[in-house]
Amino acid sequence: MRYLTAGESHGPQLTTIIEGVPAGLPLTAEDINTNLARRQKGYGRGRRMQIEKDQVQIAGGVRHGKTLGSPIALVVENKDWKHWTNIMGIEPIKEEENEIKRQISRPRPGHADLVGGIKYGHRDMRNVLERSSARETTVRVAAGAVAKKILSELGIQVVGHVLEIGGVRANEVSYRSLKDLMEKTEKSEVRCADETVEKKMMEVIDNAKANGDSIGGIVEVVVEGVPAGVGSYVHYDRKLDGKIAQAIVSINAFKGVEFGIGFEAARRFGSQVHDEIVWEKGKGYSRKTNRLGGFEGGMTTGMPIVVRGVMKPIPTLYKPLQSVDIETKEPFQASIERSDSCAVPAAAVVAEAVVAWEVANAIVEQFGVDRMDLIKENVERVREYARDF
Ligand SMILES: Cc1cc2nc3c(=O)[nH]c(=O)nc-3n(C[C@H](O)[C@H](O)[C@H](O)COP(=O)(O)O)c2cc1C
Ligand SMILES: C=C(O[C@@H]1CC(C(=O)O)=C[C@@H](OP(=O)(O)O)[C@H]1O)C(=O)O
Repeated sequence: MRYLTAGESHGPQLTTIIEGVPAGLPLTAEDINTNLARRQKGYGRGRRMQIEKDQVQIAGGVRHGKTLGSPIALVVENKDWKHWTNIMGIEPIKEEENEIKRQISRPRPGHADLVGGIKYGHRDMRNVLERSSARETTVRVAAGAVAKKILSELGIQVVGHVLEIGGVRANEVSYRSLKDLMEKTEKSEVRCADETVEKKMMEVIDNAKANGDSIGGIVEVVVEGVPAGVGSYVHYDRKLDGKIAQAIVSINAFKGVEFGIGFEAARRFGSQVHDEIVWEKGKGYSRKTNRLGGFEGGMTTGMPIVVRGVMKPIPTLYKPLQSVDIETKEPFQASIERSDSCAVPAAAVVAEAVVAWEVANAIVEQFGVDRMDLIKENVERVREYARDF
């Protein structure tokens, strides 16, 4: 499967076309909208989220609630567009009107403005920020919602949640099951399962905001029910952990990724890292621990996939950092209209979506048929085989 996205942050709409989704998958706008709404929530967001109410229009590939096997086209309208029709017009403009189009010549440190401007020759850096904006993650979540539907048909669940904000860390065993994790994070304003740290996380965000600053954190995605052997060790670009790592770091503002105990593995002996193998009649193989986060040799082990990503603080700050006006070459102190102070809770939903996409894609590729019912049969057969291997 593959998908492309198009659309600017303050343009008329965001679009994705998803190709290769098997036929016969139950899919409704509601399945996608619930995920879009989850992405919009979360403490620390700016005023833009009060303007938008993301709703998908399915514009192709689905009939009577089931996928057809043809490309799926999804569209999400930008409600803010009506305030930007002048600045974001599609038609060419007359030279004398140029001034009212509010050129951006002051790049923000940490955002894509300056480098994107140099790369594409955009002296009006609005041409960069419109597309580098994380508004685009809306349709990545829409594509991820389709992936999640495929996974749920196969008994595979995916949940993204917040582990840390600004140094305040959740207790990692604060949930009993994936269902419990999902319910707890849905109730939490910061999408964190540990109620004891929720208020502290909100305080950290409040403080950052009060100081005109921003704050980042760590999100975790857990996937349960994936059969052993998804992905492959035979070639670098078929390793599923590698694909997931790329997907996580592709999220705006994400700077690092780890699986299981991750970077902590550098400080432990092998006997305290590798997960011992056990076998039980009827259940098959499992591991006593899951420190490697569900991967060996680029393949799933059958244990839960546990992957984390670190999000840097939002670059647009009310407290200005030094930068240079590209027209005058003079230093300036930036002033801004609006921004998120913290988007880690929203990013947990984006991370969930991109991980779901990679896992679903690997499964569809591996159990490669065009029909959902046959994929289900194939996955079941492989699960059975693995149990008694
Ligand atoms: C959900 C979400 C919301 C974001 N909101 C903002 C924002 O309001 N202001 C901002 O400057 N950056 C925001 N960012 C981060 C920027 O999009 C990101 O830093 C920028 O695209 C540059 O990419 P890089 O940080 O990966 O280098 C957000 C990121 C995510 C995932
Ligand atoms: C619009 C979204 O996030 C935006 C991501 C973003 C950025 O620079 O990444 C900047 C802000 O845009 P604006 O300047 O219009 O407020 C965020 O609101 C969204 O998540 O849907």
